[in-house]
Amino acid sequence: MTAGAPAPDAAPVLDVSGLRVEVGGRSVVDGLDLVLRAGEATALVGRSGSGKSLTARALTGLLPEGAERSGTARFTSADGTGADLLALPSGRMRAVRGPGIGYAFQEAQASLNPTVTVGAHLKETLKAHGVERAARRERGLAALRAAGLEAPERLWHAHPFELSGGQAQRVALALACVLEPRLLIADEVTSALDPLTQAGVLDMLRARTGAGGSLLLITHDLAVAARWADRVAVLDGGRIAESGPAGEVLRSPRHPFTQELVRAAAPTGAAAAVAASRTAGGVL
Ligand SMILES: Nc1ncnc2c1ncn2[C@@H]1O[C@H](COP(=O)(O)OP(=O)(O)OP(=O)(O)O)[C@@H](O)[C@H]1O
Repeated sequence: MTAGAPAPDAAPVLDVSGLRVEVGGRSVVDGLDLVLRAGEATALVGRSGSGKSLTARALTGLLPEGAERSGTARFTSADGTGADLLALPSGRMRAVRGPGIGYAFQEAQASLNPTVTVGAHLKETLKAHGVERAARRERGLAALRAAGLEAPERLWHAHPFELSGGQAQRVALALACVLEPRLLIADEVTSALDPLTQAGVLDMLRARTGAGGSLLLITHDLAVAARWADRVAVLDGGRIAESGPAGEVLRSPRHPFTQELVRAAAPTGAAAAVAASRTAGGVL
């Protein structure tokens, strides 16, 4: 599946302006601007430690202790009401997380409570957001299935420590998606999956944008960005170095840092030979 061209006039779901994050007095995000639109998937790429996860955490009110944030992040709900996420009190932010913004963490295992079963995680999330008891199990199982877990009934009573890394990633993703959020932030959610499962999960995430959802895909993998994102934003030193339609940014990067990233991701050896032998390939 190839990402289609983004609609130029799609409504912004999240408009981030001048986001700054400091941890222990050190600036890690330094004036980041980013617009995420309805019906679009945006890939946030950048080298390790460039501030991708802390950006996601700052936007969802989940920064580590001692971290400070500033700027604005205007979020527009499905009913058209808007709020600056960075100014919301924690109780109102909790209500936005789930149905407004789903966040699948990079550290899937650590984001799950080791003493709570997979089913109880899902039921608790649905309960906290007012879903009636009778519907919880079916919705939870459907979310696990959509996240690429076959026979989810078998995993329903499992504890997180009984899951493989890839299963834990998909459970965390199911939890983030179960309330069908308007914006899903998926932080390296397919890094532990085999290529076939990865493609299935990314197709599922991408399909959510067809229903008007917005997707922020945090990834190191430019091939993933090229295939599944409409737009790419490149983070360098806590700032967006370059952003635009995925095909354009990855085919003809303008910023030296993006050029370096694209060069580093170019296939080598056998992979390059296979890529060269194909008549129609990805953008890389
Ligand atoms: N809990 C924390 N306490 C102190 N510093 C932190 C903490 N979490 C992240 N940092 C620092 O903030 C910077 C940005 O980290 P972040 O996790 O956002 O990077 P990233 O781009 O997501 O990296 P990766 O691609 O490796 O996941 C790094 O220098 C990191 O060391």
